[in-house]
Order: sequence, then structure tokens, then C-alpha cells
Amino acid sequence: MLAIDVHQLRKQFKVQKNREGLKGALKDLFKREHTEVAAVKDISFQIPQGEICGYIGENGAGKSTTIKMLTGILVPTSGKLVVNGYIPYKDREKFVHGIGVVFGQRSQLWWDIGVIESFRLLRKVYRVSETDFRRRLDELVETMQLQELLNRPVRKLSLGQRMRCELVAALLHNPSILFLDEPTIGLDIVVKTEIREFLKRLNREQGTTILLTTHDLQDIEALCSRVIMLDDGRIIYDGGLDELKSRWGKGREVQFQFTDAVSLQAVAAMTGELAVRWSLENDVTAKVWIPREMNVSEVLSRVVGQRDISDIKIFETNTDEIVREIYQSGSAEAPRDLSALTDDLEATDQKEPAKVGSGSGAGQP
Ligand SMILES: Nc1ncnc2c1ncn2[C@@H]1O[C@H](COP(=O)(O)OP(=O)(O)OP(=O)(O)O)[C@@H](O)[C@H]1O
Repeated sequence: MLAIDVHQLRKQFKVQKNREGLKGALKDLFKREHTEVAAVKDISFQIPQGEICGYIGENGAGKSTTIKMLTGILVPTSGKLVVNGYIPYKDREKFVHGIGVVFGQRSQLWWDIGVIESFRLLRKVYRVSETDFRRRLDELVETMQLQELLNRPVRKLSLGQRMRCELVAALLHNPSILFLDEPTIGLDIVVKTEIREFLKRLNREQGTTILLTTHDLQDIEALCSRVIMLDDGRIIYDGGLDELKSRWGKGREVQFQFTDAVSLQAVAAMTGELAVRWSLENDVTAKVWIPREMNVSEVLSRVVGQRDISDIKIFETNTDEIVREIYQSGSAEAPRDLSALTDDLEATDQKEPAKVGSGSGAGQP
């Protein structure tokens, strides 16, 4: 069964226009002018139960607007959406029992009362039985190590402590879908890792579906097998993270540290006709760029054995770089040949972003 089913979903906001000058302000008093801002433009996607899906995009791409429609806070302008079997904005009362929401920038806990009191209030809001509440609370408090924090007022918690409490609060009623909007924003790496581990476990053990919005691509790498990328209200990529990397990655680089001095000619001779590119870093260190369709072992087997090597390091294009380039180009369509890759590499060497076909290719692959 699908956890989330979205078809041609659109949200337009009516925004007041302010005319310039005193005359304009006076005119505004009598007759307001409006413009329409389309925040989400006819997007479609399906998320099966039990999936962890990353929902990413630049500031203003339309992520929060989508989450707000999926959680029933906003009514769509057009399109269809079914979440957990319900139409969120229509069936709100029944619908909210099956979802949990964490907005990293906002709290669902009461600021001045003890954490446990907030949890008790939420138990009443979600009408969870006392026995289920106790069992669930004990389990969550232990995994999230909240024992010491339960009686402290929320305002006295650190951000990391509060986020752990927010997650517990969102899960007390045992929802089958969890919406997370920037859950690790501002957290240190230790708390981020704890939260990622917790979410992985939750998904593995309870099959909770998770839709995660984040600007931290390490959250995505750690948790999501699939990523949906938005740009200006449209989906420009929907697929696996691995596929994105192999489609956009610029191949790999292998750095060899030799025991004796080498020359560029000598290292290039070792790989002969292979379409790789060598560069020298110093007398004993050389780097070879290998296109993504070539197996690294093909190069390694030619080099190892011909010369004594003291160290080898393999570098991949990291996801941050890939996603930054896609945002810049406005399209995740990147059918690139070897020469384009080489051009890109040269461009990157000169610290300029790689350019690929511009934004017309929006749409789901
Ligand atoms: N209530 C609103 N009224 C008018 N315009 C809005 C409203 N909410 C959002 N927008 C506009 O819709 C667009 C998408 O905003 P949204 O908050 O969904 O983006 P986002 O991807 O979540 O961005 P961020 O990463 O900065 O949170 C923006 O241009 C924003 O200005």
C-alpha cells in the first residue's frame, strides 16, 4: 500500500502587491492588487509504506509548502493527494492519528512546563490509552535517553535535548508516517548521528515511513535510499541516491604515493591506451582521474606490480558537490559523454561550476 500518493499537486498563494510611493499607498487603501505565487507546480510522486525518502531543494523551492499540504495544514489549489488512506485537509481528525510531524524550527512542546507534562497533554490530544502511552513512553525514553530531562521545562533544554524530546512527542501515538522538516538543523554531529541512528532503527523495526526535508545531505546519505529533488516548485529528480551519484558523479580519482620519484610520462605509460588522466602532485605522488564507466580495478591492476606503492587513496565526487551543481543548473538530466566529463573536470579544476544543459528537462526520470 502507498503511504503517500500525490498527483498533479499545486499550491498558489495570493500575495498582496504594494504600490510605490504615497499615492500608491493611498490607492492600496481603496483597492488592493494581488499577484499569484505558485509555490508547488503540479507535482506527482508516490511513496510506498516503509520507505525513507529525502525531499530536498534550495530555499524557496517549495518543500515546506508540500509538507504542509501533506500534513493537512494547507489546502492544495489543485491536484490530488492521499496520505495514509486519507485526504489530509478533509479528514483531519482521523488523519492526524496516523502521522507524526517534527518541524526543526518550531516546537510542539509547551515551553514552560516539564517535558513529561507536554507528553501527557499530547496523550490526551491523540487519545492514546494510559497503558499504550506508558509502554511507548518507556521505550522511547530509554532509546532517546531522556530520563534526566523529563521533569525539566522545555525552555531549559539545549537544542539537541529539545529535538530528542520533539521526536518522542511526535511518536507517542505510534504514527505510521513521520514527516520531518529539518530535524537536525543546528545540531552538533553527535546529536545528529544519534537522531539518524534512532530514525533508522524506527524504520527498520516498526516500518515507519519517513519523509525527510533537509539541507544537510549527510542526513540523506545516512537515511534515504530515494531522494526527490525540487526546484522552483517542480520535481527535477526522483530516484535513488546511488543513481544520482552515478549519473552526475565525475568519475573517481585515485591518488598513488610511490616509494620512488616518478614522472608524468612514466605514470601515464603504465595505463597506456586507457582513457584516464594523470597529474603529478609532487615527486612521489600522482593522481589519476578515472571516468565513471571504467572500473577502478582496471587501472589499479596496471599500476600495482609495476612500481612500489606506499599508499593509495580513492576519491569520489561527494553528494554535496553533485547536488550543488544540479541546483545551479536547474535540471537533474545529465546525459553526459566522456568529453563533457573531461570538460567539467577542467572547469572544476579552475574552480568554476560545471555547466550542463539548462533547466528545460524538468520532470521525473
Ligand atoms: N503563506 C505564503 N504566502 C505567500 N507565499 C508563500 C507562502 N508560503 C510560502 N510562500 C512562497 O512559496 C515559495 C516556496 O516556499 P517554501 O517555504 O515552501 O520553500 P522551502 O523549499 O520550504 O524553502 P526553505 O528551504 O527556505 O524552507 C517561496 O517563494 C515562498 O516565498
